[in-house]
Amino acid sequence: MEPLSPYEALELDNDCSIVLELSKDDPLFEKKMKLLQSKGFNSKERINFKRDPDFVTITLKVMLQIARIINLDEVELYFGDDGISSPDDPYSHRNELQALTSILRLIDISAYSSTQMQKDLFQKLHDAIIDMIHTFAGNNSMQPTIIENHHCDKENDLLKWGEQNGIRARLRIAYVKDAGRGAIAREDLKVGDAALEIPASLIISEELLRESDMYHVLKKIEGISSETMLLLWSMKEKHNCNSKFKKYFATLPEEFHTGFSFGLEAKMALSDTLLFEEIIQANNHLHTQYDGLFPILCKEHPDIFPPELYTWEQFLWACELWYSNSMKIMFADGKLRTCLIPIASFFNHSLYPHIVHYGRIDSATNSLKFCLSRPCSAGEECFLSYGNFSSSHLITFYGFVPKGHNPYDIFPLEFEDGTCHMVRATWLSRNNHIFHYGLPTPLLDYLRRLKSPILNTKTLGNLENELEVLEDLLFMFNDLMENLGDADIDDGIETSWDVKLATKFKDIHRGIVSSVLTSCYEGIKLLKIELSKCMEEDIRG
Ligand SMILES: C[S@@+](CC[C@H](N)C(=O)[O-])C[C@H]1O[C@@H](n2cnc3c(N)ncnc32)[C@H](O)[C@@H]1O
Repeated sequence: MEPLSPYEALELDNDCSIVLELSKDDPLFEKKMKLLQSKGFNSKERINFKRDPDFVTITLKVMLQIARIINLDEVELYFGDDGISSPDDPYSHRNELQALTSILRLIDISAYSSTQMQKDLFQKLHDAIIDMIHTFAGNNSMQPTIIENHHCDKENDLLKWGEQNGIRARLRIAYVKDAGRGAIAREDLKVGDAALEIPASLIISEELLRESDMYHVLKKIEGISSETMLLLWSMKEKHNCNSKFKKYFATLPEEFHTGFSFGLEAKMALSDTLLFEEIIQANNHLHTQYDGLFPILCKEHPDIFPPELYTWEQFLWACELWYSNSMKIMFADGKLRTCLIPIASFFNHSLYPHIVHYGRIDSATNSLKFCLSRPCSAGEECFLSYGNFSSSHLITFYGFVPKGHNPYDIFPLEFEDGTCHMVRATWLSRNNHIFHYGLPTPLLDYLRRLKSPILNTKTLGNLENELEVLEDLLFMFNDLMENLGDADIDDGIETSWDVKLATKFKDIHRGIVSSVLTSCYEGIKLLKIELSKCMEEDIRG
């Protein structure tokens, strides 16, 4: 799941200003720097505030433009400005929320150490940002159906146990349509509110492993990771009726439905797709890992590793548990650990999440807080962002496809010279004009240079070159479409969960390819119109 954003720099002076700075440690520093410069900004910008309400709005706009770029991820950066039609347009839901909340944090930190006069101004800025978050979130939300008549006795037991042991939850657990259980807000939750707070002592991490009888055996195995050791620990702990986490284990499903459990029919449906490769490779990796550990461990230490608890099926179950439910948490000692977190593991993922910043133990309270980046009303499901994952990753490791258009569903394109580019659904772009066609500029520029290295591309004199570029893309994507085959017809026969997911995946990919083809056709039409205009002008002399 997603790590915390590493940026932020604050300097406050008497004139009341905030400094937004792109961190030099940002792995995308050069690219972001270039983009900032193209918009007239530097990597470090001081924003001064005056006591004028209009100035607040204007300045926040500028701050947002900078914060958006600072918070871009690799995919957003690649597709850059292609997806936006005006400087006020957001790059993506994730980016916008992260940019807004990062400004909010900066303002709140500044207010903390300011004079009373400055505090008033910062309060105005704070309120203005909250309004912007409300407006943005209101236009971008998706709520599932909550199934109220499905009993949640085990989940309620766990919640009660948690609250008795220091967990603070402003959530209840309920079944939701097509996603198992989910976390529902018990009350209206505002931006900054902690929907859930878990004491570090209730987090399942490698610390527990060290106290167990298997640690002294496992630590002698060369190259074994702490994640694998913990996974083996959980396989046994699940059956321990004296376990501190017994109520947590009781809420876990008997079987997980991730890509690792895909049957033959679903795999066959996926053949020729990248997801097929991903699933096969991931499965092979697990088999190799299992075969390296078992049955040796059971034979040498049957009391510690009872063979009936360490079958391949149980191992696969534990892998699916850890892949689909664990979170990476930064502890107060600065170590990042993969953990299972009771109750927090009921949060489902959304492309329009409420919680984006999490994963760091608050050293003041020694607890993990899940604070909201956008409001969640009582009765609504409260969503997390698991990370910027494609549908194929989410199917393989989590077993679902999120609702909405996933901006991380991309087709990687590798060319003969080793250059890599990517394409995603062109409906995510709002720039369908000539020379753009909804397609990514880095890819178009690369293809233009391949065709004609010396021509300056964006002039009408190059229309023929441009036409060839689109025809090449058309050829490439027609091929991809053929590989995906025709859409499966719903014949009314009950389909298994894995075949349904495989079908959904192929439908998503067909949709993306089809959007690229449509954009190419539309682009070719535009170019032909321009070409005929040019020819007419030539004839007229
Ligand atoms: C951390 S758990 C979340 C709680 C889970 N729904 C449960 O009942 O235990 C992750 C799993 O929840 C499901 N899930 C999460 N987000 C989902 C979504 N947006 N749509 C469908 N299923 C989702 C997937 O099965 C995933 O592997």
